[in-house]
Amino acid sequence: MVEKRTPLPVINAVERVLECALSLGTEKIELEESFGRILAEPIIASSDVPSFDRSPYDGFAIRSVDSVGATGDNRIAFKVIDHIGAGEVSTKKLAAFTAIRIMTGAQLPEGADAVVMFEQSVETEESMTIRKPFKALENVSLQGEDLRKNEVVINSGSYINPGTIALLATFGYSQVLVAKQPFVGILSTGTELLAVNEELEPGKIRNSNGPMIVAQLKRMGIRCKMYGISIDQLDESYEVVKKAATETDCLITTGGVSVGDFDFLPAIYERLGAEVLFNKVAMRPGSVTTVAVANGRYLFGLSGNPSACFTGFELFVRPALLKMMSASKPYLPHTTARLGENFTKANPFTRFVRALYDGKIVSPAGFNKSNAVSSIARGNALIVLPGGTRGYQSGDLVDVLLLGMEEGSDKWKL
Ligand SMILES: Nc1nc2c(c(=O)[nH]1)N[C@H]1C(S)=C(S)[C@@H](COP(=O)(O)OP(=O)(O)OC[C@H]3O[C@@H](n4cnc5c(N)ncnc54)[C@H](O)[C@@H]3O)O[C@H]1N2
Ligand code: MOO
Ligand SMILES: [Mg+2]
Repeated sequence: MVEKRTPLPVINAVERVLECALSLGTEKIELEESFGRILAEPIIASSDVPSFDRSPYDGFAIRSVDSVGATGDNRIAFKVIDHIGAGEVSTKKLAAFTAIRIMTGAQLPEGADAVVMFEQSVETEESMTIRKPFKALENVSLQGEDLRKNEVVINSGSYINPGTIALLATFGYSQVLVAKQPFVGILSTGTELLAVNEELEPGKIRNSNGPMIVAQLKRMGIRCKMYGISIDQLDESYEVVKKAATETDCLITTGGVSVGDFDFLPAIYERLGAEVLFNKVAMRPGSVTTVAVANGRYLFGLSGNPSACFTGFELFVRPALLKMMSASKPYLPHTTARLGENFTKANPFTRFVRALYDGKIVSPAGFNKSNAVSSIARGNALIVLPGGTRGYQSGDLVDVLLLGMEEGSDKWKL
């Protein structure tokens, strides 16, 4: 008799997986290597930014009091007593009706509290004149206006984006404490599978899931080892899975998780003594997605069907790996959008439809069965359609999960 499996709602399944995330600890790396990693310490401002009052324009530093009463008919003249560029500090102090020629980024000279842009002045040989009064601090970039010393600027657990790199550099972090990354193994199971460079034979297909997952990991910046293809044979598959599971922090297998005569992953988990978190999720595709834990390590049994495999990775593997790195935003980023066409096929399970999102409208990306490869390539998002008895109409507001974005969300929010 075929085994009866109880489907778990997607949200519960995701949470169940994340609860089991083992932390991998931290490591110090060079700043240049840190893009895309997860910060394992807060960034604290070690100085004000900017750390001195400076000129935001090319022009003249003046004392604002000297500009009182300036008009087009009553231009006020300033004697130019020095000339500084960014990086230079004037040794002169401004006296009444003197100015210092100053370039963008240069520290404001002593006594100065306003900057006249070149465009606001008329120059003569030794002086310049202005036709309007300047307020105190007009055209001045103030010390600490961006960030204050000792402020927590970015929290631990944040994704290091190019802006984070700029901040780290600003505060002199030549090395950064980041979360260690999981080392992931990938094993494609299936007697029907051929390597990419092999010729098609009757009944066989090329292994597309393996390379796809390598790429899904790559876009998270995570390294992996390919364990190749394993035929559907219990003892043989068991040995490969066992070896791979001990060599990696997390093993992803594809195929062999359903109830077929040659679906051996359930038996392999049993032999390994792994705890199966679930083996059925109330979702389509990917309902047979199975997640187990052995010796604190994840065993992701993704479905062999390409769209189910892809979706299983994005919904379960991705957040789990991010959680292992204590990322504060492990979930896929999401939004809502109007459905671009009718989706009339009702399903009791939550549907994740590979889709194209253009910022406003989201439409299914073509052939959308669990075994589809084409719509994975054509899509950049997943439409989330809650299960039920009705279909969806063009114009309906739907939830959308965004794919391929660098930064995630702190909420599952569906
Ligand atoms: N009696 C039932 N049959 C099936 C059920 C069910 O509930 N009862 N579930 C169906 C669903 S839903 C799915 S999804 C599949 C899942 O099957 P498996 O995860 O066991 O995967 P396989 O049987 O090994 O393969 C399924 C399909 O995917 C192709 N495949 C496998 N690996 C790859 C790969 N690396 N690259 C490309 N394509 C791959 C494989 O050839 C099969 O066509 O089970 C349903 N059956
Ligand atoms: O698990 Mo299957 O992908 O629902 O089609
Ligand atoms: Mg199967």
